[in-house]
Amino acid sequence: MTFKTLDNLTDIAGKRVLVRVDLNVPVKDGKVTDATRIERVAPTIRELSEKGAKVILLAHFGRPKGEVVTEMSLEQILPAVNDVLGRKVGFAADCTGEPAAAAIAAMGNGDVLLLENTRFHKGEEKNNPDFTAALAANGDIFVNDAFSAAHRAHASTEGLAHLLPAYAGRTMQAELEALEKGLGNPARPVVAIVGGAKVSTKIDLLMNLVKKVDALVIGGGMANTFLAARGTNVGKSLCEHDLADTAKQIMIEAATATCAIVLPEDGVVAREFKANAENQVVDVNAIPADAMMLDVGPKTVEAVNAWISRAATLVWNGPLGAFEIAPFDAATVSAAKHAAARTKEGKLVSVAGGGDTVAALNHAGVADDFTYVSTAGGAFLEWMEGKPLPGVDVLHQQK
Ligand SMILES: Nc1ncnc2c1ncn2[C@@H]1O[C@H](COP(=O)(O)OP(=O)(O)OP(=O)(O)O)[C@@H](O)[C@H]1O
Ligand SMILES: O=C(O)[C@H](O)COP(=O)(O)O
Repeated sequence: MTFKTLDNLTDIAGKRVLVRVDLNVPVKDGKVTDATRIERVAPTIRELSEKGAKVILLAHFGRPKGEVVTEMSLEQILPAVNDVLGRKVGFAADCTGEPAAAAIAAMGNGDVLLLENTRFHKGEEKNNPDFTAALAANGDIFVNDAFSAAHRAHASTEGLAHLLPAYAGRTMQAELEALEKGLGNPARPVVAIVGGAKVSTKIDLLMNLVKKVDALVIGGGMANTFLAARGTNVGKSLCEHDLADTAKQIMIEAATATCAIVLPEDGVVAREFKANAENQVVDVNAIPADAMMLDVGPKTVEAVNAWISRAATLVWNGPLGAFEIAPFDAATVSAAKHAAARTKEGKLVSVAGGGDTVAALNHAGVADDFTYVSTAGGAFLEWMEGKPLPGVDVLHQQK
C-alpha cells in the first residue's frame, strides 16, 4: 500500500493547495460542541502553511443535497477553526466561481482560506466533471485529509485526485497506517468487538470480520439477535428476530473460518430503558419475559477481558451495552479500560472507530490510550467491511 504524503511536498511556497478536510462536526445553537475533527486536521493545515503554501480548505457540512441551505453554511464553523488553529482563517461564500477566485487571489503565502460547503452544489455528490474542474481551477495541488469522508466518491474526495497531483494529509496518513495495523497485516491473535444497537446495520461488517479475525465478541443489542437465533429467550430485549437466519449464517461462516464467536453468558436486565432503572444480573438463559438486557454481565466481561489479554490486535466498533445510561455502561467501561491498559503496556495494538464507540471510549476516559481512535463513522465501518474507499483508492493510484 503506497500513497504520497506531505513528506513528498517540499517546494510548495506560493502554491495553491486544495485541502479536503472533514468539518462535519456536531453543532448546537450555532456553536461547535466537539472540535475533535478540526483538531485532527490542524497539523496538516499548519504544516502546509509553514511551508508557505496558500492553504485552501474544502469541506462539506450536513446533507444540503445540492441546495444552498443557510443553516448548513460552513461560516458557522469558522470561529472554531480559528480557535483550534490560533489564527484567523479567511472565508469565501462559494467554493467555485468569483467568490472563491477573488478570495484566493487575495491570499498571501501561508494564508488559510475556508471555502463554503461543497455540497451546496449538485456536482459535488455526483462527482460531476465540470464541477470537479471548477474546483480544480483554484488549486495546483490536492491534499486529502478527510478519511471520514473517503467512502464517498464525490468531486472533492475522489474527483479532484484525477485532475491534480494528490497527496494524503497527516490525519489520512495516520488513519491508513493504523488501519493497516488493525486488519491489513495485523499481529495475531486479532480480536474484534462489535456491539451497538442492531445486526441489520452491521451484517456486512460481521460477515467480513469472521473471515479475518481469530475471535469476534458480539455485545450490545445485536448480541440478542444471535442469542435468539440460538434458541435463547431474550424477553423484551432489543432483538431482530427476522435476522435469525443471517445470525446463524454468520455463526456458520465463523466456524468454517475458525473464528471464535463470543456471546454474552450473562446480562444486566431491567424493565425500563432509563438511568438507574432497577436492574439485576441474570444468566442469559434466565432473562425474565418482561425484561430487557441492557448490558452484558460480569461473567461476560471477564470472558471479554480474557480475550483482550490474549489479543495482539483489537478492533472495536460499537458499545457492549447501553453505555449512555448508568449502570449499563459498566461492561463497555471495563473492557475499554482493560484494552487501554494492555495498549499502554505495549502488549496490544488497539484500533477503534464509530461515533458512539468514540463517545463510549471518551466516557471511559481512555480514548487517548488506544493506539488509534478513528473519527470516522461510515468510512471506518466500510473499511472494516472490506469495501473499497474511493477517496483512498485514488490516492494509491497516484504515480
Ligand atoms: N443491549 C442494548 N439494548 C439497547 N441498545 C443498546 C444495547 N447495547 C447498546 N445499545 C445502544 O447502541 C447504540 C450504539 O450503537 P451503534 O451501532 O450506533 O454504535 P457505533 O457503530 O459505535 O456508532 P455509529 O453508528 O455512530 O458509528 C448506543 O446508543 C447504545 O445505547
Ligand atoms: O460525518 C461523517 O461521517 C462524514 O463527514 C461523512 O458524512 P456523510 O455521511 O453525510 O457523507
